[in-house]
Amino acid sequence: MVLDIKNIVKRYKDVVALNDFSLHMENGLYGFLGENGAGKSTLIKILSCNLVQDEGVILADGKDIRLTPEEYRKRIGYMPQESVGYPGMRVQEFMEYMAVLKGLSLKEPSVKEQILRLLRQVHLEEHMKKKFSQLSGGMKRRLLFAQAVLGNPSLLILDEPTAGLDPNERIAMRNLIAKEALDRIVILATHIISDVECVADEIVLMKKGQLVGCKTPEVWLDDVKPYVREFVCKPGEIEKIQEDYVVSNMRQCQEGISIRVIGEKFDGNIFKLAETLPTLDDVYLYFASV
Ligand SMILES: Nc1ncnc2c1ncn2[C@@H]1O[C@H](COP(=O)(O)OP(=O)(O)OP(=O)(O)O)[C@@H](O)[C@H]1O
Repeated sequence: MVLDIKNIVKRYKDVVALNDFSLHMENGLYGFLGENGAGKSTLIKILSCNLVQDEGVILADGKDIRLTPEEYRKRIGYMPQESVGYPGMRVQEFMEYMAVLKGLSLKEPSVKEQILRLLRQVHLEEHMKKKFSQLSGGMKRRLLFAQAVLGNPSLLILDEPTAGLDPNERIAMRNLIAKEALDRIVILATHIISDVECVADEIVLMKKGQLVGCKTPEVWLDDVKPYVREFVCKPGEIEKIQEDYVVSNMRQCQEGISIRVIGEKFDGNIFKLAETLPTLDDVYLYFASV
């Protein structure tokens, strides 16, 4: 799929959640990052047909999604941020129900096979008879991921897929996402930078309803290289450093405190500022601070 988001504006009364947001996407995994209120959820709700924009247009393979909503809906898979499901519904029933909602026929052996294959893939095969309310948080997230992938959508929208998962579950989810990212657009919105760092082809940075940029992780890292320094200071110097710079990390070391800072100007050089390799955390903090 080729998705063109063009000049989207969305207001909630006097709050402008999306302000002339445009983005062109082709097959690949896009990690969406942005601080609270940046507009990620609003964009995802619009892309998943749960909200309508006030201005602008979204074209899926050149067609306005508002003019052909049924056709578009059949091509998307959506995993919501909240682990919502029918408490009394069993795992297999839930998948069958979602298949029907997606217009798939349960009479087709290939649909039943797909459900089984997906449940196997997310390690829920042995829990097919369990009710939604009996699943752990991680199981619920995996089931919601499986229903999103059902029907082989061209656009897969994942809103905070790893929210609330322990590190093992998070890594498992990340691997599932990476596996399903071929030959489609995957939108992955999250606050967990390491999740996108591992799997995203492109990172989309949003701020105050606008696009800061859409670039590969390598290009983002290169962009902020001039603004990141790491050096060792004394405990008494920390307060002054915090006044002048955004501190991205601090840790004790033998010589004192190793501190990582982000800033525009390093001309005083009183602390023997040293260049260092940036991380995506630095990218995020730099663009949040300017
Ligand atoms: N239903 C609503 N009514 C009024 N304002 C809203 C509503 N939903 C979102 N907003 C506002 O719109 C802006 C964008 O919110 P949105 O939830 O899209 O951001 P976000 O990037 O997803 O944030 P978070 O990371 O906290 O989920 C914020 O200022 C938010 O307060």
